[in-house]
Amino acid sequence: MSGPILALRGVTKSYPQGGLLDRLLGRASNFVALDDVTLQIARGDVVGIVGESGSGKSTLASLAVGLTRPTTGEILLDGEPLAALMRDHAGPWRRRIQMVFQDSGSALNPRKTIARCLAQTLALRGVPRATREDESMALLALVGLGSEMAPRLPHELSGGQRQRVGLARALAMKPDILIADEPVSSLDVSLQAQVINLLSRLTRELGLTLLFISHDLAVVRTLCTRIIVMRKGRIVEEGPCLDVLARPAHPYTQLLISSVPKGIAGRRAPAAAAASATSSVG
Ligand SMILES: Nc1ncnc2c1ncn2[C@@H]1O[C@H](COP(=O)(O)OP(=O)(O)OP(=O)(O)O)[C@@H](O)[C@H]1O
Repeated sequence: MSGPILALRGVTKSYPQGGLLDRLLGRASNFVALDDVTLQIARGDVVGIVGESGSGKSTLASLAVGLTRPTTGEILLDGEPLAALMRDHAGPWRRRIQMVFQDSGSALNPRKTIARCLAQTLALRGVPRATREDESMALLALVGLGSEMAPRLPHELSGGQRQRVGLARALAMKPDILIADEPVSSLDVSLQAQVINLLSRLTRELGLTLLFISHDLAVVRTLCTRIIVMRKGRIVEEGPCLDVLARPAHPYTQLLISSVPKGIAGRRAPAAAAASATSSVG
């Protein structure tokens, strides 16, 4: 298919503010978290979404993944309205867009082994029981973890290993689009490096479309081909990542870049630099 894999058309998300009393007294108002956003993501794009805290990055992600619905506007997955696709709760759209969070590892069931957790996800995708174990091992290998992790419980893994299991679980659904919301911000620099390198490798090898939400412009510069800059629920600038970071047109992008210590032009993410020295993956 040649059109955008994901498109937002005039998407606004507002949340009611104030309590019942405010509403009864007609004083309630709406807070606009995402304001008339139009956006197209091409298949295979690796898009960094940046912006200050509260600018609407996670709201955009949760709309795209179907966790929340837009107040107005339309989201299209391969040209089909997500709202229509979502009527089929178990439909393939669920599989096609997966999300990893800041601490996806903490979402793992503490009482289930890694093998069991992956097997359950594979079952959701309809993988026959007989091949689930092999596929679980292949997924662990894909994210740079050995089969010795399989019988362990989540608390028996490091934070970085858990985050990679979270990623393996998302990949178990064979998604077309992966949305990563601050996936490395809870990890130390060398673990960040491993997960960033892993994401970089996976997008290349699996042809994944990646939306990568981050506060770290250096990491975005290292990983992403496109960048979207958000402020107060709006996209203020977008374009090829290196171009935008080298020649930001919008004053807000200029401000974001100038607020990074020593500037980021020409600098690789510390994570990527550390990875060259330490990485076992990527
Ligand atoms: N369920 C909700 N109800 C009310 N307001 C919300 C809700 N979810 C988000 N918001 C508000 O919408 C705005 C955008 O939030 P969002 O989480 O998308 O920002 P963000 O750019 O991801 O921020 P951060 O970088 O801090 O994660 C914020 O002001 C937030 O308080």
